[in-house]
Amino acid sequence: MTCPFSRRKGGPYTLLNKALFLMQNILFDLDGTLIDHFSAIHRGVAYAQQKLGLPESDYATVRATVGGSVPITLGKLCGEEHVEAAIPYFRDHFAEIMYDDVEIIPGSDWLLKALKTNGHKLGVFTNKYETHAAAILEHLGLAQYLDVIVGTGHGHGHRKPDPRFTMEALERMACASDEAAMVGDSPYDFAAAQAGCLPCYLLATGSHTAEQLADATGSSTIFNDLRELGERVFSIT
Ligand SMILES: O=C(O)COP(=O)(O)O
Repeated sequence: MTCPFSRRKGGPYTLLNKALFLMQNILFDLDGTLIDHFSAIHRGVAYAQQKLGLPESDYATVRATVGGSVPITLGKLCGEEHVEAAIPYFRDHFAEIMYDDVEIIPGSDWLLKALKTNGHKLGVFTNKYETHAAAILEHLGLAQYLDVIVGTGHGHGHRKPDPRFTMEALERMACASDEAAMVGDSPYDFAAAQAGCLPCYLLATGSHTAEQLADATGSSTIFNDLRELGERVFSIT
């Protein structure tokens, strides 16, 4: 694979255990990685389905589907022919309820704070609408650790795993691919990292179990949670 965003001669770094100083910049996925927002997302999807007279998806189905952005999730759960009609119902209802059902995933605060203290530059790289992501991160007190929040909804339609979206995230972090790493919970995150030649650390705290992540991605860097990741990869105790 060639890496279009590398600053270094000799091609991309492909080793997942590359030295920490090469991972000065860390991009975190949001849903299922730093926050648990699945209940509100489920309510938003069910509201759109009700409004359109469609059968309602249950919580487990919605949870397992999240990760590709609202249009992708709605397409899978409502049917492609209903996506355009479902989006405004979801978006408007979600904006009303998004502070009701949201929790920090254990270890988020601890890891972001420690990495920031250790001098890392931190970003959120999410398929969530950027306005929603920024508002929620502020609400939860996590925005203070983040240098950049990159999300969807800018009109260009880019989303993980589109390589253009990974490039946008790296540009906004002002770093090259061989100076960064990605942390996420879904195959979308893994593919987005691959699209930018970033090492990717996966967590079994979101839409997929560790086994499902291994099956879907073949990754060998899958962790049970953020604490295990922080201790084993970043030597934070
Ligand atoms: O809104 C989504 O589909 C998921 O967003 P994420 O990229 O933070 O997992």
